[in-house]
Amino acid sequence: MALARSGQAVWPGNRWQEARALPVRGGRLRAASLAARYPTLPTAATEPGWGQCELMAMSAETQTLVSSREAALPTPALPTLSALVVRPGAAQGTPDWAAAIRVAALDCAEEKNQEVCRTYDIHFYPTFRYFKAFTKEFTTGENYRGPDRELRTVRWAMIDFLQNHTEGHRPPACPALDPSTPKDVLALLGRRGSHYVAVLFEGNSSYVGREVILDLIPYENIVVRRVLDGDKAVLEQLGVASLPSCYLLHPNGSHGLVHVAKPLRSFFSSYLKSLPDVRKKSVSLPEKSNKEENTEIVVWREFDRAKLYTADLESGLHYLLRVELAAHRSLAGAELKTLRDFVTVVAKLFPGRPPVRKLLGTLQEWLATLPLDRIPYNAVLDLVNNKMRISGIFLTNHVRWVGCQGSRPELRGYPCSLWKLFHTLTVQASSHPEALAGTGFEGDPQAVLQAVRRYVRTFFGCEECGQHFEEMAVESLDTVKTADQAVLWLWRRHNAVNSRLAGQLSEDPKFPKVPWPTPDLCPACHEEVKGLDSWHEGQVLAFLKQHYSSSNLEDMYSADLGDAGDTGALGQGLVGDRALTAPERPQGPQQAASLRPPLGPSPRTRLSESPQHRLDRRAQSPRGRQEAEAAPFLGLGFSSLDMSLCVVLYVASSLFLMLMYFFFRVRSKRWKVRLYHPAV
Ligand SMILES: Cc1cc2nc3c(=O)[nH]c(=O)nc-3n(C[C@H](O)[C@H](O)[C@H](O)COP(=O)(O)OP(=O)(O)OC[C@H]3O[C@@H](n4cnc5c(N)ncnc54)[C@H](O)[C@@H]3O)c2cc1C
Repeated sequence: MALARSGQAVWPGNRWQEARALPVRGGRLRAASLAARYPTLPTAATEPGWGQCELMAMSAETQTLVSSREAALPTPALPTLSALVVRPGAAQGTPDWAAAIRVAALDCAEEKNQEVCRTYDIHFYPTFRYFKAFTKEFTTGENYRGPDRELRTVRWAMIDFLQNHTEGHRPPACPALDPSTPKDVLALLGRRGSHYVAVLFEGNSSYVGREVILDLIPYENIVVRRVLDGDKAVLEQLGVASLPSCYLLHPNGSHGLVHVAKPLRSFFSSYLKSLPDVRKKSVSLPEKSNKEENTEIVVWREFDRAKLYTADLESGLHYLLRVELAAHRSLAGAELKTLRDFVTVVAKLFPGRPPVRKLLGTLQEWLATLPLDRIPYNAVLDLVNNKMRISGIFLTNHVRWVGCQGSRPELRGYPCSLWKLFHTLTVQASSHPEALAGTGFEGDPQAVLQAVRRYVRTFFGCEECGQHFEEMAVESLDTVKTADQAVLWLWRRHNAVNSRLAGQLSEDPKFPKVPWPTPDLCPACHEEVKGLDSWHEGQVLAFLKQHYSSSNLEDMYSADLGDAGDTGALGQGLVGDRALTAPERPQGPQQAASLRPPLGPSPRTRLSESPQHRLDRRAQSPRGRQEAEAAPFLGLGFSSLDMSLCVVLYVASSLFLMLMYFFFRVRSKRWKVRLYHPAV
């Protein structure tokens, strides 16, 4: 079955295409929701255990980064997702392999898919998971761990997966992929039949035969077999001089070698598909309507490239805290320390609006004082969602890209905002070193970069990006000796990434990856030395310090702080804070220290024991969240869940009191009896 993402790149064609999210089958995902979304989906396909294997590609916004390499591959891509292609004019129709194995992509970057991604334990993107046909129990699938993520390698892994599928439970539509013997082929020579038989002769390690077999699944009047090159005498007898070669037995008994321009899968497949009487079967494969797809209306927001937009930074933080971290059910050990250090750096240096800084400060203080060595992610989410209703805390709960908006939904966005956040942090650390006082990072010029490095390596959904960044850090991070050098180090590395990615598909044509800042943004940064363009690093540093400073922050388009619906938790203090919205000042330690720890009772009690927490956990599910948040009681911010809990506690305590009352009454009566009748 299939999964794909809104505006997300998925396979078919030899470029990535956009597709929409489909829910996963089985387990927690209900057939009903599938059927509702895709009315053309046959019922069988919406039930768990249907007769096809599945490949699920979990992706995120960052997947487009990988897509560029995939797209550059000359080989035809997997044909299995064309039913989900939403780009106008893109190829549609029944995918050739879909009867045996279907491919789907799920965008874990989409908030609506988070629950699924968490259920399937997806941490990095892209993740490939295989699901066997007829699987009835819920399973998180088999992880694909190939040598690389090249499209061809993944396709071959799919073939291995199909071939190794337990006999008996193999997808019925999947033809035999094991090789036939030369004897079987010789026996067919000269025989009349009702259909063509194509025989692919190939080497042991070749996948061409199996690919052609799968390509021809939906075609009738032809059967494709493969034979390995073991028997030289047979090859000679049939005139097979090179491998791979295709030998064709016609229905009328004639036979001979097929001549194609290149011995490639696509050439063999298209030759066989175009034979007279070879037609596509009229199979009713689960097709999906594309009509509803890609209805996303992208509203372009005009912006000034010389400005830094609060909306980008806040959207990035929202995504980081509520989407990226959500891939980790719980945090412990090195992961927890990485998060703690990263949040400390962000909380102390983030120059944005006060309610956001207060939220970060609260989170930082809570993480710092937490006596636990493992915390459930939901506890972090509770805090970010301000479940405790602390006044004046706010973080937008949706993304709104401005300086990071892409010309297509799958471009730019989160990775762009992350870069901007990182640059902002290095600049703030350089301009306001006092902000890190008391954190243990004071005086360390590499503090921000090391925190960023560990965050990227541990949590950034794009694993490959994390590896690249780590390589750069290993190579030269130890040369950073001052906070200014840290600013320049990140700038240089970012430009190195830009030049590596220039021209790839992940590049937004509207925002080409060129050395930055461009001459129009900073003329003084550029100079010519002996006719060659070079950087004036002193000017670059000054430019970066201005560009990523709080005074260059532009609040236009940022989420309305006055809109309580945004968090459902904006307290009264916020109104006061709103009046102070001047964008600036990194938060000093004393300011953060004045904040109350958010969780009242000890964190341990709250995290693991309290019934409220258990209710809150339930409230994490979208439905639960709606239930829990949609019904504030008496305007006091109590949800209906809170109220039910109160009623239960009230009844329980009344019963307890009544019991105690009767107990003491009976006892006092006995005492009285003893007192009045001492001889008894
Ligand atoms: C840490 C990290 C590592 C990454 N590694 C990879 C990778 O290995 N492979 C991959 O495909 N993608 C990688 N990405 C994503 C990629 O770098 C881009 O973020 C993504 O392609 C979106 O590009 P963009 O056009 O929005 O510009 P981005 O490169 O995201 O830049 C965002 C903004 O930062 C500013 N900017 C640009 N260059 C500089 C600079 N040198 N110094 C300061 N500011 C600058 C500009 O205003 C620009 O619009 C990585 C992202 C991050 C955060």
